[in-house]
Amino acid sequence: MKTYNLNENFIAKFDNEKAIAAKKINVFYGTHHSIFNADLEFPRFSITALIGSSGSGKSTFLRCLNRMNDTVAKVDGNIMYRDVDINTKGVNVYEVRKHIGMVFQRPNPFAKTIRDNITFALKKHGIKNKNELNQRVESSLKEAALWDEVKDKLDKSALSLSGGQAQRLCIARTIAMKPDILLLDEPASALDPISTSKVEETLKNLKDKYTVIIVTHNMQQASRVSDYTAFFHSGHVLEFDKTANIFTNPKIKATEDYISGNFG
Ligand SMILES: Nc1ncnc2c1ncn2[C@@H]1O[C@H](COP(=O)(O)OP(=O)(O)OP(=O)(O)O)[C@@H](O)[C@H]1O
Repeated sequence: MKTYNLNENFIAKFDNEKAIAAKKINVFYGTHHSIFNADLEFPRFSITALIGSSGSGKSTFLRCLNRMNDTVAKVDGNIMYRDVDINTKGVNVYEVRKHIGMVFQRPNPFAKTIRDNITFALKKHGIKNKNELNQRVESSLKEAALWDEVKDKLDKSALSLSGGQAQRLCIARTIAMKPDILLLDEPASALDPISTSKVEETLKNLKDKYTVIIVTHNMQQASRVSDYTAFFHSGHVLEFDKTANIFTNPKIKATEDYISGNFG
């Protein structure tokens, strides 16, 4: 394994409005220090890809952004969202997750109808009006590019969907809550190429309304869908820049080696 200077980094700053900013994030799983002083700001209405080799800390970092590590790790540092540090004790994590939703690697629809997958959380949050619920079902399925495929079977089980459709349903379920930010942890890695390209197209359409942050192992996917890319190595954010710069003119040797497959 090559060794790199972990103190060297290149973090570009952009003028765009920020959706969320992580400041000096350190994460500890017990005594294992897994993220070191991560500083990243995510421009609004854009897609940022988190890339890096296995174990570099991408998922751990992503999960900090909506407090998903609370029960498994100690997270130090600030996560600034709308001028509030959401990484503090007094903050209601369920509220945080309404604004900052997450989609996981494996599609995990509930064993309920397609409609109920979307309305379940809405009802829990007090939305009871039928018209409002129907409208949210339709608009979120349209935004997730699934409406045409399921509009005639909304009351069928979600378990009858293909993997790609199920993943788009999980995206619809998340955006039905009207979040600001969507976090996706390798959302297409369990899907075939056609389903993957549908999920990628869906993500590109979503950035008009949402800020999207996606963990991916797939370099082509990062270059196809993202506007910005952050490169993680051994728990350090070594480089953050526009995706075009990362892929054509990386500033750090480790990034260059990783992008070109000349790593490890
Ligand atoms: N629940 C956990 N308990 C203890 N250590 C963990 C836990 N989750 C992750 N780690 C450790 O934290 C480090 C970062 O892991 P993480 O899963 O965030 O990396 P990653 O870049 O997302 O990897 P991959 O691409 O394989 O998913 C690794 O050393 C991993 O072993």
